[in-house]
Amino acid sequence: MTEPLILAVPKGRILEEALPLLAAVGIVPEAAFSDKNSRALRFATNNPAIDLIRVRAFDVATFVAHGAAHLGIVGSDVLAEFDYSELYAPVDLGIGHCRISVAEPVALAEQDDPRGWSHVRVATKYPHITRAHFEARGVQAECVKLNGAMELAPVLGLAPRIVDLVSSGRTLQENGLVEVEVIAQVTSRLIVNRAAFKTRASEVVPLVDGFRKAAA
Ligand SMILES: Nc1ncnc2c1ncn2[C@@H]1O[C@H](COP(=O)(O)OP(=O)(O)OP(=O)(O)O)[C@@H](O)[C@H]1O
Ligand SMILES: O=P(O)(O)OC[C@H]1O[C@H](OP(=O)(O)OP(=O)(O)O)[C@H](O)[C@@H]1O
Repeated sequence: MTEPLILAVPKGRILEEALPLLAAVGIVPEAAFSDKNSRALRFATNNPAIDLIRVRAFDVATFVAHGAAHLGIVGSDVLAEFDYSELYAPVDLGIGHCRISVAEPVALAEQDDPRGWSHVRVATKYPHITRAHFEARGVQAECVKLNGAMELAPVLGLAPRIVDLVSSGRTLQENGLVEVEVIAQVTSRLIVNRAAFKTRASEVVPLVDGFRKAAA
């Protein structure tokens, strides 16, 4: 029997929005998937031809790019940060809406002129996106890599500016920061390993079509 297709889903906030989409394409994970006490990471579904794995958002792209998972659901922020050529992202799922932005303390923003920047020091989980954004207009970005709580960096003197995801703007506001530039809008995408798209086309293509219809 052919091995099941493996679909990688992120653990965090995208998961809640992704579950109804999975149900709409006919994928319902086994009960252990929603059991907070379960330590399992791979799950069967109602479809014996599809298994789910639950991993960190950034790792979804890595599993799928290397062919360890065949498909995945991931934010376009993660795709832009890695720029994996082995990934095909055929469907915008219309979930996980946010944006990736440059922010700085209110007091700095009041007397700051972004046109005058030649070098910036930035705390971020996204060094590649950050450097590319600033390089495009001739500004050199020195990045301090963090994995969360970027908003603490300016007040504690780690870096005067941050590049992070913004949705409601509440996290920035509660930490005395303001958004000064939007780098890109973000939504979650269905991703497919390019080799799997060819070698398992008879299973993958109908699934991609199902997600396209469910997201429309
Ligand atoms: N505030 C937000 N609103 C909407 N979508 C968001 C928001 N923050 C993050 N996302 C989306 O969810 C994805 C995962 O977010 P995030 O990295 O914050 O989750 P996490 O659970 O903290 O991840 P991890 O613990 O693996 O680092 C992001 O890549 C992005 O696409
Ligand atoms: O504009 P807002 O609606 O406040 O959302 C923005 C926050 O959401 C994300 O963090 P998340 O809540 O996923 O926490 P973490 O990445 O720090 O775990 C992001 O890193 C911001 O901190």
